[in-house]
Amino acid sequence: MKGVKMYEVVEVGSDGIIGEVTRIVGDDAYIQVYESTSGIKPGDIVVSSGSPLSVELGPGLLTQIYDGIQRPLEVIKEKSGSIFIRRGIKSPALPRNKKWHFMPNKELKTGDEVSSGTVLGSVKETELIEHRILVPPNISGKLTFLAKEDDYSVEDVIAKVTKENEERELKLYHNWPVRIPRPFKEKLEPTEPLITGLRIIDTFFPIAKGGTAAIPGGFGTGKTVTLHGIAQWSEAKVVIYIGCGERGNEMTEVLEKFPHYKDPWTGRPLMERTILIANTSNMPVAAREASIYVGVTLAEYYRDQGYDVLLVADSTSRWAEALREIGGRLEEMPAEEGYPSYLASRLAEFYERAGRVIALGDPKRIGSVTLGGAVSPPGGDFTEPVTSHTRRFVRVFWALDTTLAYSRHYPAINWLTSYSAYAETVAEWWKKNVSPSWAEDRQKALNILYRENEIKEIVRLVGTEGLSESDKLILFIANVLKDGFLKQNAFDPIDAFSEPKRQYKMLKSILEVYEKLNAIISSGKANMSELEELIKDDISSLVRGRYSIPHNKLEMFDNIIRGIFEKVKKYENS
Ligand SMILES: Nc1ncnc2c1ncn2[C@@H]1O[C@H](COP(=O)(O)OP(=O)(O)OP(=O)(O)O)[C@@H](O)[C@H]1O
Repeated sequence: MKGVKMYEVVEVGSDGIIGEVTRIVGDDAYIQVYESTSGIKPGDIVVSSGSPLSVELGPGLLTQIYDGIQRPLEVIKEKSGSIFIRRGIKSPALPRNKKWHFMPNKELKTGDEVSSGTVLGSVKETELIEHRILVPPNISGKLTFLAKEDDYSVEDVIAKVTKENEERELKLYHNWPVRIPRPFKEKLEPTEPLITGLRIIDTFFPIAKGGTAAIPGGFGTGKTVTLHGIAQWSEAKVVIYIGCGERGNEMTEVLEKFPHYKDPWTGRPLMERTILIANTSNMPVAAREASIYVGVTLAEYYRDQGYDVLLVADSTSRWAEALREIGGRLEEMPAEEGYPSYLASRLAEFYERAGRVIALGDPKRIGSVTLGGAVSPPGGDFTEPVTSHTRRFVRVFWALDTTLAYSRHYPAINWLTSYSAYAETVAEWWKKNVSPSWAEDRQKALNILYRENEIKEIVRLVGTEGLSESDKLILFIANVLKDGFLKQNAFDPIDAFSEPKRQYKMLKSILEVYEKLNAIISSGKANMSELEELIKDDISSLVRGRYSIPHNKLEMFDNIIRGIFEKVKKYENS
């Protein structure tokens, strides 16, 4: 195939099966097709498209369910006339017959100079999202035409830009190659937390807008439930969920559940701010490999419009397996556990596309892409290549723990092995918006959990005999923290989501109990067993508070604490 370039998209055989050039040796091109290869034979014609794998970016993306190469599954199903996708089937990613009400940017007039990212106008894509129509990257010049307010399809020309006598017609959509990151003006420090509503995440191991996180865990430890929770409850404006190589029935669950979820911030259907990309384990591996890039390109596109976008991928291990399979077919030299030697650089390339940025063009917009990937290490072994390389490129690590999951402590995120490099950068936000002592209190609570672990080690070696009263207090409070704060039932209407103020109130209440009891036992006026007996009912109300105290009744936590203080007063005064 003379003249063909790497990653160019081609059509193979009479069915026009889509594929991608993955290797070129002299005149020979190696093609990886996105569909089943059966029936392809020597002599079949291969037609090059002249461009790399690209996605369509424009209104109509939200609410869609795509396969790994941005084919809308609903349309494909209709065209196939069955639940099985016919090979070679093609369909534009964005609906062509739908009209969008375009409002031109009032600040612009013909004759103005425009450049990449200039906002030409907007359309209401869904009730939740105002879709900003931008001058695509790499285009600039004089605006010679801007369409008036009216209804247009994505193929209608809504603007014309002239540069050096060359006129470019702009539509409501444009194409962008998925393997090339979209340009932006400036990268910003990720200082704002992306609130997820999960207490162990937001309070202890926060993720920042524009940050990167991995959630590794063995079989059935809660990766999917946690990612669903984050996708559903996080305050991101747009969510992209990639079901990458998961079992068909798991993906069916996603496809069934998501359309019923409500956006917690507005009560509107969650799909109005969501795009699903489904590529199950029985779909071709090449499309699975592509799905990650397709997803992150869609995310960057909404970031450029000035939105906070969250992309979750379940699971990056299956994506890495696709790389391994493709590498194997190309007879590349395998590295660790058969993965190709470029596994690490591919993972880095993916996670590098996260970030909070100032977008190109006027008016000024700040947007972010936050990336979260599940990792499924075989046997829960975190030293295997995908987990260990991922760890190098992400700044948050939510380590799921099989023992916690077995004891039904959910989310099973282990507080001893997880970490977040954003805890310090987001502290200012918590200080300003929630409490000046957030960072200090967070550390106090973590110290209690760390100390509990040390004490448990000692107990394992020498038993409970020699434990001091203050050690017993630590064990007691650590349990309250675990049962009343860290555990969070994803299926309980109250407990599933905690807003920042509620999280802090719960944490502070537990710490206040700790400090009060600590003062009493340090003075020697009571021992832990007396105190525990005295306040056991109040403590169980405090623990139950996570699902029994409504979101608008936070003062009930104060009432419980007042009750406890009242009971232990006698030890203070005596
Ligand atoms: N936060 C939670 N609250 C309540 N139950 C949970 C929670 N997280 C996980 N579970 C329970 O654990 C089960 C397994 O979770 P999940 O399917 O998310 O695991 P997984 O790690 O994605 O599994 P796999 O390895 O099969 O992909 C769920 O069906 C649910 O019963």
